[in-house]
Amino acid sequence: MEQKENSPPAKEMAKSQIARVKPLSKLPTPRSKMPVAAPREVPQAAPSAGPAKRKPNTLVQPAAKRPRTEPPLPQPGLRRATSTSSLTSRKPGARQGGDARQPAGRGTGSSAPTRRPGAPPPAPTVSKKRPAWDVKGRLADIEKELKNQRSINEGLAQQRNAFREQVNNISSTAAQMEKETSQKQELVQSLQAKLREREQDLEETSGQAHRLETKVSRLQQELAASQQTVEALQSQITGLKSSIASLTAQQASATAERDAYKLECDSLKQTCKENTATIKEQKETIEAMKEKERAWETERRWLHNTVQELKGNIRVFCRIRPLLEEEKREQEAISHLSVDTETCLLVDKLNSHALDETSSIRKADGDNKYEFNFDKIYGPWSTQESVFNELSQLVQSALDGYNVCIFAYGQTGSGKTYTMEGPEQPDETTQGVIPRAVLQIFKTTETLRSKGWQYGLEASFLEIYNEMIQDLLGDVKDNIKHEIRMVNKGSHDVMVTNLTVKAVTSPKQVHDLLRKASANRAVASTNCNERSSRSHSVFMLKIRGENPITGETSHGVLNLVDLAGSERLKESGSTGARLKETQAINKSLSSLGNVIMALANKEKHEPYRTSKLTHLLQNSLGGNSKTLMFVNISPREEHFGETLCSLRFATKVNNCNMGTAQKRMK
Ligand SMILES: Nc1ncnc2c1ncn2[C@@H]1O[C@H](COP(=O)(O)OP(=O)(O)OP(=O)(O)O)[C@@H](O)[C@H]1O
Repeated sequence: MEQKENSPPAKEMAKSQIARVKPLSKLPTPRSKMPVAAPREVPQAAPSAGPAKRKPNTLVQPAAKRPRTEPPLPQPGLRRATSTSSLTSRKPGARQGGDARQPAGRGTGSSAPTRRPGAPPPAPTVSKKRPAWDVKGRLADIEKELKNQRSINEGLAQQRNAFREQVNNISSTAAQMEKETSQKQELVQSLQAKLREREQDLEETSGQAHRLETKVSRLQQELAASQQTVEALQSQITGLKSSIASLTAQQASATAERDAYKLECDSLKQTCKENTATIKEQKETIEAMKEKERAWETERRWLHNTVQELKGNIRVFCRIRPLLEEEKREQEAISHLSVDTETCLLVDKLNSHALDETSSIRKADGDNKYEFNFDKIYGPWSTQESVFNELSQLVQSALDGYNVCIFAYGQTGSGKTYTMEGPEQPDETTQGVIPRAVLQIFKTTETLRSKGWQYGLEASFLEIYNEMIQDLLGDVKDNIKHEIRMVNKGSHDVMVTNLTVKAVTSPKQVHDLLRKASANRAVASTNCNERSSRSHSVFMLKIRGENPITGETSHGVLNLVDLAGSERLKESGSTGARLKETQAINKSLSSLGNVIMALANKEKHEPYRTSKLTHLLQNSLGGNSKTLMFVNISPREEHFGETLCSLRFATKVNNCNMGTAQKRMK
């Protein structure tokens, strides 16, 4: 940088040197262009003597224009004289007399003034024209002239030498200056190179500076963003600090709470320890009680069965349905039937139109009233629940391992289906025996589970129509033939071939099966009510119980039967399908009566196989079973005859002693 700053003066100096040297370079070389002595003064006769006007010391004169150093030519007059004077000798330094043109004080020869080296020679004195004859004088003039010339020559030689020396000095100065100039130029070039380098450096630096500026700008943006982040983080930190403070407070409170809990926990542990001991004792007590309970359960079963036996293995409940709304228009009240006690029904003859006078029914209050006694009489006001409560003990018997058969007998429209299943759209209040029995069975199996009993239930539902079995849980369109077979030879257990048997684990499943059976019945007949009146439907529930603790097992069957209408059908008036139906119903119902009579009379052979119904119920009507018959009574006076018939049939059944039921236990 220092050099750079100093360079302009160096440049200037070099320039000035070059300027000074240049004119010298135009000078003629010392040898060929040697400065000549100032031209001598020529006589006036020589008008072309230009050099006489020139300054004697002018050195800087272009060589081409400089006069040659040869002596000036003599004037034409002189030339001739010279040529002649050359023949005459003249004494050197002899004074030319009579030369008027010679300056005053200026003498010839030694009288000539001394000149400093390089000074112009003294102007020649012009001698006075001599006459031609004065050869001697002319020679003296010539010699004088020659001497002058020689003196001039010497001065010129000195001048030339001085010039040469000066030229040499100048040349050496010029060479020196050229050398310096060259050095300076080199220096300049080097400085220029350096300058270019610096410029490049500057460019690079400015590029870097630009990049740095961009970077700085970006960094500033990042810094701004970072500052924002920092601010946000600081606000978060502030929030967190307050959270930490709150948490610390919570922790302190939690620690205090934990200490309190710890104390409580220790106390609880102690209590727990004591309780564990108590629980152990209680467990032992419970086990002992369970053991007792199991023994009581066995005892309960025995007692329950004893009670049932005392009540009779075949029981008859009579139920009188209420008058329907539409029936009330024709019959205001039920006046011909009256429930005397809960087991006694009185039928008033006066209001009857078809009283059989030959009936063996005992008349009450004289001749007009008949008295019927059954295990239970349910009047029109009785609810489904009250009816079921009485027979639920039989359902319990089925769980205890007995075969139970509950069937509804009565004329068409007397309320059999209502009693067994409920109305068409049943609810919890109106549902009939079958759904209630199922519910009880599931509830009881659940209770008995704690006593070690495990139960498996299998349901099937069939219909006997025209002495043909129809599977109500299968596909009625399949038209599969079903037969009743003995399970084992010699046993009373029967089974139906190709019958759908569904394992059920919940009341809902059973309800679904009942719905399916109802739908299948609808498909099987165009007139469902008529079909139900003329067919027997049998719901069978096989109940298998096992108690691994006591090793007891039980196999019970609950048969719930809705019989076909029992009205006396006149075969004589019937033809075709109707006749066939009538014959089938009569056959099965009379067969049922006959079997019951045979059992009551303890006959050796019971005519089970005379109908599909008795054959199917074989194992539920014998001594190994408990049977309950509902005799359903219509409240209509016009049905008095059929009512009396039903009551007579029920009385026969009720009077049967079917022996002692045997529990099927292993
Ligand atoms: N205890 C009762 N309370 C109210 N309504 C009843 C009662 N018993 C029967 N009914 C009604 O009486 C009508 C006939 O009853 P249900 O169909 O049960 O007679 P059924 O004997 O089964 O006839 P079918 O032999 O034709 O099947 C039905 O509308 C039924 O709802």
